Order: sequence, then C-alpha cells, then structure tokens
Amino acid sequence: MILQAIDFSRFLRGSESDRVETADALVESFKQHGFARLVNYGISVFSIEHLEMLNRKFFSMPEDAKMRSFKGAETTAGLRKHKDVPDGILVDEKEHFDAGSASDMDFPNKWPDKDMPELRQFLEPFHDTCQDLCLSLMEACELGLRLPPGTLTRRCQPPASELRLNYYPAVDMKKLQDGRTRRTWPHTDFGLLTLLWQDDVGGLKYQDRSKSNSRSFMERQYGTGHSDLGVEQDVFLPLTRNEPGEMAVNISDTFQRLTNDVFRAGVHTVDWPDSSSHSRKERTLPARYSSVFFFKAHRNTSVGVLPHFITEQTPAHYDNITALEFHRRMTQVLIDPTGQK
Ligand SMILES: O=C(O)CCC(=O)C(=O)O
Ligand SMILES: [Fe+2]
Repeated sequence: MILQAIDFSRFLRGSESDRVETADALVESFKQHGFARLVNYGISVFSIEHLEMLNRKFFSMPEDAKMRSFKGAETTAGLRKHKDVPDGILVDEKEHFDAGSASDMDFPNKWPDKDMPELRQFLEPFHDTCQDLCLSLMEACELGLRLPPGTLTRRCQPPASELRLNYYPAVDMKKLQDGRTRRTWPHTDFGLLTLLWQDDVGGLKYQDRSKSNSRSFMERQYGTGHSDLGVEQDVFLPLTRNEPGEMAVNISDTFQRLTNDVFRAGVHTVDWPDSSSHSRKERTLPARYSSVFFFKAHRNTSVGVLPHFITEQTPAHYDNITALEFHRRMTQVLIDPTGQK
C-alpha cells in the first residue's frame, strides 16, 4: 500500500474545515501505519536540498576532520560510527552526526567549526524551524485526536530534540547478506515524532501492519531481547521519496506511551532498495544519505499515559516516568539486550 501524501499547507494556512480534514487524515495515517508522507509543510525544497548537500560534505571530509566532532561520553551530540557500538550481535553499517538545540546547555553540541563552519550556520536555525514544524504537527494531532489544545504541545518545551545526519557508505552486498549487518536494523525511534528526508537511493522500509506479526514490535524487541527479534516474520514496504522536498514522519515510542497504544511507533529499517536498478545481484550498494529530526518531549515531562487514554477497559499500559528516565531506559536496553523495558 502506498502512503498518500498529505498537503500540510491546508492545516497551516487553510480554513477551519481544511484544518480539521488535514488533522484527521494525519491521525488516520499515524494510526494505520505509524507513518505519514507530507508535502507543502512550510520548509522550502531549496532548504532540503541544501541540507542534503551539507550532509554529503560533512561525511566527505577527511577522517581526522570528521573525528574532531566525535561524540564524547559526556554528550549525545557529535559524530558516531556504528561499527564502534559494542552490541556484538547486530551491526548497523552507518555513521551519523547529531546536533541538539543551540539553547540546550545540558548536552552541548560538537560542531566542526574549524573545518566546516557552514554546518553550524545552517543547522542551528534549521533545528528551530523543525521544532516549530513539529509543534504544528502536535497541534494537528491534538485536533485529530480531539484533545484539548495544549495537551501535547506544552510537553515539548523547552526543546530537547535532535537533528541527525545519517551516512551509509557504499557497501558490498555480501556484507549485507552475512545475517548480522544491515544499513539500519528494524527499530522504532525514542521520541514523539521523527521527521525524515532522504536522497534517491532508496532502501527505507516501514512495517506493513496488515501482514506482520500482531505482537507489538517493542514488546518483541525489548521485552525478550534480540534472540526473539523475529524481524523476518515482519513484512516491510518501501518508503521512497516521490518528489524533492517530500518528508516522511513517523510516530515514535514516547507518543505510543502518551496515547496508550492508540498511536503505535512506526517500525522501520534500511536495507537494499527493491527497485530493479539496485537488484540484489549487484555487488555494491551506492552510498546513501538521510537527515532526521527526532522531536522529543522536554526531559522533565512525564511520559506516562495521558488521562484521556485511560478507561476502565483500557488501563494504562505504561508507567509514569519522565522523558529523560525513559530515554535512559531505552539506551540501556540497546547496550544490554537482556535489559527489561
Ligand atoms: O536513513 C533512513 O532513511 C532512516 C534513518 C533512521 O531510521 C534513523 O536515523 O533513526
Ligand atoms: Fe529511525
């Protein structure tokens, strides 16, 4: 099933009935697929192309220049090479660079100011633009879920979101067939929503819920550890970019908690594209770039179930903890696959 693109300008600038229709379409797409495709969401195609150009430039810098932005233990920001992750079971064949809000003093950014000052110049204001867009998406969700205005938006300030530039180096197909390595193994993201822009290489796939194992992915992944991952039982559908500037949005774990599973986090993976131009017979998959914005709740906000989603028939499925506690719990699970959610 192809996800219908939603024209978000009808929410941003439309009449009251346009706003309601768009909010309803967005909420329906999130409920059914955990994903939506958006066009005309208020960021120019030029900005998205510029973002992709900077992404390519950053990862094409010499190794020593890139390493000056390497993520230290004290921060979530900077460069990370997944091959270094001590997981030992499943390997993501990728590198990524993360940057939080300029106003976030708890986790300072590690910009490559000496080698590539334009990265910071563009990404600092772009971070604010993405944060504003996500607040509009939250308003649309409030409308579409019939929640009182402010229920969601007030949990998102001050910003704790992160921008990520992903780089998947060209890779030998044999490596992707060893059973341990993928560009990105199936996962859900931690925050509320994720915005995603990708190049034309393809390979991003989202779970087809009509054909996948009914047990929640989170339960399978984090409840019992990797050995019961069961990813091969899941069916994935390609999510390609149909026009420049188009954006994919997915529901992430925190939103699943707040809505007591009314929204379920969209499971996604990156592997070989299905298109005939990249058949599995080819020996090398070309490099791929994507940029994502992980929109997160404010760290001290409770991410327990909202009272609106608790009834006698459906008690709260999740405990009442802060966004920061939840984030720590999830990163702990990734480091220790036997850890409990
Ligand atoms: O590269 C992509 O298309 C997906 C990236 C992703 O899922 C992530 O960074 O969490
Ligand atoms: Fe993701």
